[in-house]
Amino acid sequence: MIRKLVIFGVGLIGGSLALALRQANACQTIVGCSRNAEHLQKAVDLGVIDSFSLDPAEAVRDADMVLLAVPMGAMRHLLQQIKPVLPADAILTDAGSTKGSIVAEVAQVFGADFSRFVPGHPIAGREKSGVEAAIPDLYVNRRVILTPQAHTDADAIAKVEAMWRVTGALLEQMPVELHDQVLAATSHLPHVLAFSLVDTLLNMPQREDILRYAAGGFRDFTRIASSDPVMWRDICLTNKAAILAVIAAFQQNLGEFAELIDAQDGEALHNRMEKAKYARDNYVAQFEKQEK
Ligand SMILES: NC(=O)C1=CN([C@@H]2O[C@H](COP(=O)(O)OP(=O)(O)OC[C@H]3O[C@@H](n4cnc5c(N)ncnc54)[C@H](O)[C@@H]3O)[C@@H](O)[C@H]2O)C=CC1
Ligand SMILES: O=C(O)C(=O)Cc1ccc(O)cc1
Repeated sequence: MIRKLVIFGVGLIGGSLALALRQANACQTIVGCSRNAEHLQKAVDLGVIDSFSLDPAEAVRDADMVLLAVPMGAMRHLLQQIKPVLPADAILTDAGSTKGSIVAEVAQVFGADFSRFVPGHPIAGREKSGVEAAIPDLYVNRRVILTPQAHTDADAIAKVEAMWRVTGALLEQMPVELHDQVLAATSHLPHVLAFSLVDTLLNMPQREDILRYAAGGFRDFTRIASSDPVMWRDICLTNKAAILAVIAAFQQNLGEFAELIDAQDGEALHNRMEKAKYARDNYVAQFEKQEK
């Protein structure tokens, strides 16, 4: 049982965790903290948090668990505000989409041997943001990856794992670098591509006709281009090397598709598409098995 959980950034991710914990009675008090009193009051009205404070020092007093669920670019400033007031026995964790930058920022602000920080990332979400989008079952059967370091306190890891387990999530651990490479490929690249595709079409002279006659495939492919631009800007900026590496691989592959089309090489095109379809069908079948 968590005594007092403080959530910095009560949006989709922080709000959904709060709802799941409240539903399971796994937390005595949940306090929200950010800069926007209106959003926080809404979170209270929706029954997501018990109370809120705009003052980080007041919020974290007596806390035993503190979760950072703000855009990646806002993490450092928050860490600096929390540092002087975090109770010595409290656990600090986060839900950010990239792990290398927050791990480096915690080391800079709290010291390289700070053992009470457990980096985390729920691989669950949607293109909608804000507390209104929060739902209690967002994490059911979804992976939560923790990327602890050698010096991370085992007891702190166990408590963060227990917190996420209450939500129905499946816990895994992974090295920071591997996390950022894997997520660059499976999550960050697709989002960049969706934003880039819509941006490309917007710059075409026939854009109105293009959008008017777009079919379901366009809608499926670009759903994630409706995601929050602040969040995705920050993910791109904080996972630069890994994202650039997968963009380069993708550019190479797209160039090969262009060459095959130019050369009218139907057989090679078909082979590549068949291989990709097989892999994608298998992925979806696995995913659907997990859902059951
Ligand atoms: N949306 C998604 O599908 C997923 C997001 N994440 C990560 O979780 C974190 C939160 O994302 P969401 O909940 O989707 O965002 P959100 O926009 O729904 O919520 C973010 C919250 O942070 C607050 N906030 C923004 N800037 C702030 C600042 N400078 N200081 C204090 N509070 C601030 C906002 O008021 C809002 O309550 C991000 O780091 C994101 O990368 C992780 C997994 C999935
Ligand atoms: O909207 C979707 O399908 C997503 O892919 C959500 C998502 C966004 C960011 C993450 O770090 C993890 C999951």
